This record gives sequence, C-alpha cells and structure tokens, in this order.
Amino acid sequence: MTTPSIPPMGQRDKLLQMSNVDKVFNGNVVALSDLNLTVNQGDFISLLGPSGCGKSTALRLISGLMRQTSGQITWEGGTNSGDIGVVFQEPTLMPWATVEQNVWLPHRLRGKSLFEVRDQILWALKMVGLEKFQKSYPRELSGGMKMRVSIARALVTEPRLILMDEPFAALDEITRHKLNNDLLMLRDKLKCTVIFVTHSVFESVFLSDRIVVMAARPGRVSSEVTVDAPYPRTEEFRTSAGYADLCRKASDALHGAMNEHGERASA
Ligand SMILES: Nc1ncnc2c1ncn2[C@@H]1O[C@H](COP(=O)(O)OP(=O)(O)OP(=O)(O)O)[C@@H](O)[C@H]1O
Repeated sequence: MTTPSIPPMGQRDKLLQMSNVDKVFNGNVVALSDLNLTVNQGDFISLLGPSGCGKSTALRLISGLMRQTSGQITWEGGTNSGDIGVVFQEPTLMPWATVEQNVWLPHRLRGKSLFEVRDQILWALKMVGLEKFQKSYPRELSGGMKMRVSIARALVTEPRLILMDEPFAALDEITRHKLNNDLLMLRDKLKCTVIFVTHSVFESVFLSDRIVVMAARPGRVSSEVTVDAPYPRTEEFRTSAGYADLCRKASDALHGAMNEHGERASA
C-alpha cells in the first residue's frame, strides 16, 4: 500500500465536519451541546477532557453506533461501510476464536469468507507485528498483544478514519509507551486519520498534532492546543524541554476546561 505523505496542518483536505451537534440521553442528560469539530485527512486528534465530558459519546456519534439528537455530521464525499475502524479500551476479542478469525470479523460481518480476505488479514497483522500469531488464541497473548490484535481488526478494512477510545489506559506504563511509539509508526506508514480519546495530557501531546480539550456539563469543545512538534516523535521528544512545555500548555487548557465548572483537575 503506497500513500502520499500527510500535508502540513492547514493544507489538509477536510474529512468530516461536526456542526452544532447535541446529544441528550433519556430526554434530560445533555451529554453534548453544540459540539463543532472539523476533522481533516491525516489529522491525529486527541480528545482530552474530564470524565463525563462526552468524549466517548462524540466517538460513538462519529462511528455511527449512535445518532445525535440534533446537528449534523457530514463526511466529505459520503461514507461507506469499512471507512471507520474502532478500537475500544478493552481489546474485546472473541476468546474462542484465533487471532486470524478475530481480525476477520469486520469483513465477516460484510459477508466475506476468511479465504477471500486472508491477504488483508495478514497485512493488518504485519502492520502490528503479529503475523506469526495468526493461529494463536487470545489467552496465549499478553495484554499489549491483545490490544495489537484489536488494532489489526480496526485496520483490516483499510478505514479512512480510526477511532480509539482510551485504548491503552488499562496497560502498564512501559507497554503503553511502546504502543504509543508503534501507533505513530503505523500512522506514518498508513497516513491515516486518527481520533484518540485519552485522559492523559502526556499521551495526547506525544501522539497528536491537535488536542481538542473538552469541558463537561454539557460536553463541548473548550479549546484546542496545536502540537507543532515534527514527526517522527521518539524518546528524545518525550524527554525534551519542548515536550514539557507542550504538556504544560495542554495541562493549563485542561484545567481551564475543568474550571469552567469549578471541577478539580486530576490529570
Ligand atoms: N447510554 C447512556 N445513557 C444515559 N447517559 C449516558 C449514556 N452514555 C453516556 N451517558 C452520559 O453522558 C455523559 C457523557 O458520557 P461519556 O461516556 O461520553 O463521557 P466521557 O468523557 O467519555 O467519560 P469518561 O472519560 O469517564 O469515559 C455522562 O454524563 C454519561 O453519564
């Protein structure tokens, strides 16, 4: 798969637009109010915000798993099945199925046989470094490897947009760093667009070029922090003064969002 490089921010084509999006649950829980967000092709966006500010709800609306109460979500050129890959906090693998069968799932749901999509499955597993584990079962894998399978499953349809809902939050720090590095390498190879939900200022700065900071009650965009550090980002970036400055900036923005309602910052 050959793909052109990602243009600099400001020169990217639009992928989708969320305009004046509201989501109300049970008639009275206002999860999102007047959410506006433009997502461009190649963006790596982190949604950062306090618990309950509607980050997961925003992802579910974009994924089409749920419908907004009002407002529009518009894809440039429309959207097809397979355009979106989703990775959740838990790997959500079928324990009775092999790695290969788990990664097959999105194609299987579209009526394709394992034989038909075997090459795509192998490609996705290679992307996450697990091509030798096709026939393994989830119980034989570490937590980090299970998450890689989950990422391969999201990649297997070659989606235009990958949605990740706190995918590494349950992993230990070392595995998390390793998967952060690998995710950036993957993004560099695939030139894909990613929206990544996290509670971690450090993770959002390391990964993204745009941090969308959300405020709660009701959930909305509070501010946006641009992370203009060049990719590839390495351990050198993680220990640089520039990284520390950007973390401070993102942390201030997060505290600002929390103070909009007098909440206590915990990130
Ligand atoms: N299915 C649902 N029914 C009723 N209320 C819901 C539902 N899903 C979410 N909510 C409410 O909507 C608000 C936003 O929830 P959401 O899970 O999107 O926030 P979040 O920012 O992802 O939180 P966290 O960081 O804790 O995962 C919360 O008040 C939550 O209780």
